[in-house]
Amino acid sequence: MLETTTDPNALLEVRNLWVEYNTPTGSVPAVAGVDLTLAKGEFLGVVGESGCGKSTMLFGIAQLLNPPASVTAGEVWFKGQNLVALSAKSLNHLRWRDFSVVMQSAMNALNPVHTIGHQFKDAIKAHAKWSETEIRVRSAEVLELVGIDPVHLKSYPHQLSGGMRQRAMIAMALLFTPDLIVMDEPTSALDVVAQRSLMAQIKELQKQLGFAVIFVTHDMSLVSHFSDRLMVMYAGQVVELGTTRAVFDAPAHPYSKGLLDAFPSIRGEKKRLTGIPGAPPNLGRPPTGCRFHPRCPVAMDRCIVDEPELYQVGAVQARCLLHEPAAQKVEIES
Ligand SMILES: Nc1ncnc2c1ncn2[C@@H]1O[C@H](COP(=O)(O)OP(=O)(O)OP(=O)(O)O)[C@@H](O)[C@H]1O
Repeated sequence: MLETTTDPNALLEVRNLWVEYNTPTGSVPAVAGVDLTLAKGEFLGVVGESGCGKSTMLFGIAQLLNPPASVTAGEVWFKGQNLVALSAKSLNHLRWRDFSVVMQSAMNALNPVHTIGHQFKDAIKAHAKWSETEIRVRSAEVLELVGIDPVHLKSYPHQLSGGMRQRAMIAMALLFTPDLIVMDEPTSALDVVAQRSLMAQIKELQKQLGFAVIFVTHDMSLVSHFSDRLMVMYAGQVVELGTTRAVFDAPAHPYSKGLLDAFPSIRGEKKRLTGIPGAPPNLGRPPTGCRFHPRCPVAMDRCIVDEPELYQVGAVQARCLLHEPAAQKVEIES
């Protein structure tokens, strides 16, 4: 029997996803067993330091990996189909129409020698048989949706500001009003003011059109106001997952706490920014036990040997032995 998704409200179900880079010195598992369920219309922020596997996970979900990276295990169920098992042709059919991807840099994603209108037209023609008028009308419509005057359909990417280029990329992702848009740091090349304004616009569009978003960033404060749920990644694994409010109010994983302490709060009381000493590990040879133990301020002896699972901690899930049910029971009893 064909296995399908288990949650009827889920738009996306990622099960035990592994993505590995095949290198001359061995395999580097950059995504190591990620599980995730995304509801229709939900906004999920994915945070973590550089090199934690956020982009690789996103590309693994969207099936956009290129060698030396490949999905080595797991399933990605999207609207009843396992994307990992689909042919390139079937995937092509889903891309843009059902889910689209907005990359980090529009300058790299957009073709510098074609106008914006030309690129919209190419994207539409690859997926639908629309008349020239339909293409023109829809292209103008999506550009207006992101606050750009449709006269810019005649502009080349270099004639737009950085913020406008990113908006144009988002407009392109909206051409077919997909159910899911995955975004890989779409605001990182912009200044702080442009970042906030683009972020607010993405949120507004999402409310208006109802698509779900997976939004990757290394900036905790950027997602704090916009995402419904937050996934914190460390060394290829999910270390905390919960509503953004719950994670911000009481981070259950020492790594999430460290990330939060590394960012200034605009409204909160003034405090010293402590950050996290050291750097994420080489994923080719991750630390034994808990992968965060060498940098963890509250590591215990057993963190060096015992691998934590994701434990339920109130409203969130955290991969930390402090929250292992058995350990808590011992603490309560002692
Ligand atoms: N071509 C490659 N060969 C081997 N390993 C790679 C390659 N590209 C990436 N990696 C490994 O994958 C890990 C995750 O990279 P990835 O870009 O997904 O992280 P990220 O969290 O998105 O970082 P950033 O915020 O900088 O984009 C890196 O730490 C690195 O070890």
